[in-house]
Amino acid sequence: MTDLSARQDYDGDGIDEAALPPAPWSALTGWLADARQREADRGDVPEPEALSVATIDETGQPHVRTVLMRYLDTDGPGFYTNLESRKGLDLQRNPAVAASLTWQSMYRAIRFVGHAVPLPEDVVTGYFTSRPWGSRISAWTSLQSRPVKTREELEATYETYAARWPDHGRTDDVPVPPFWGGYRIDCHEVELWGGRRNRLHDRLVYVRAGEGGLDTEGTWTIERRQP
Ligand SMILES: Cc1cc2nc3c(=O)[nH]c(=O)nc-3n(C[C@H](O)[C@H](O)[C@H](O)COP(=O)(O)O)c2cc1C
Repeated sequence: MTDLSARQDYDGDGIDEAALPPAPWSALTGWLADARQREADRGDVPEPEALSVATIDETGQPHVRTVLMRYLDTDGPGFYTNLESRKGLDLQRNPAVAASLTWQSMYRAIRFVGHAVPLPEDVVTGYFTSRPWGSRISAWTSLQSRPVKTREELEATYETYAARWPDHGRTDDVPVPPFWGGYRIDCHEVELWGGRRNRLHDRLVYVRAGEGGLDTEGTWTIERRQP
């Protein structure tokens, strides 16, 4: 059996419960800013926006994969993807979704639980047109999650789209694929996890108690959960 016994104690600062804001927004954006700053200073938080996203398929089988959190507003964190991918089809049938950001070197993680809501077309277009030309061509190329016989086949398809919509350095060089879009997570829960010594970690969970955004006071209760 592979030896997996190496241990590291998590010597984080934990979470100062008394300093937590009444709604998760400023804690969430503060932690994200900390992660970005740490990556800039020390280079040990690569892709701080890497978001693990779990969905459930029609048989009840969960699927998890990493995407980039490329949307963050008071109505939830979000990401962009192929709407006909595994995750896209799962979310069309069942919007239940869970996601997490993990910043291992900082002994911090944030978990989101909620349901997925499609991002509006203008938001999707705004993001798509900000992407590099090659990524926009790849969005057309990839029938994400479906089988392809060879790498060569994929590259040939890429070349076909590249020839159809050459790079003129403009944001509208490549149209937005009709099968491409984004989702935000309308959160029921937002958990802040802080790793501490002896595995006696801190978990403070914002639980939705009413209507409102991630920044709305009175919408959230805060619950400490056992580690
Ligand atoms: C760091 C990282 C970032 C990624 N970002 C995205 C993304 O923003 N959108 C996306 O659709 N896939 C992204 N992927 C690929 C997904 O992990 C996954 O392979 C793909 O979306 C297909 O997932 P599905 O078949 O479960 O739908 C990323 C992968 C990694 C490792």
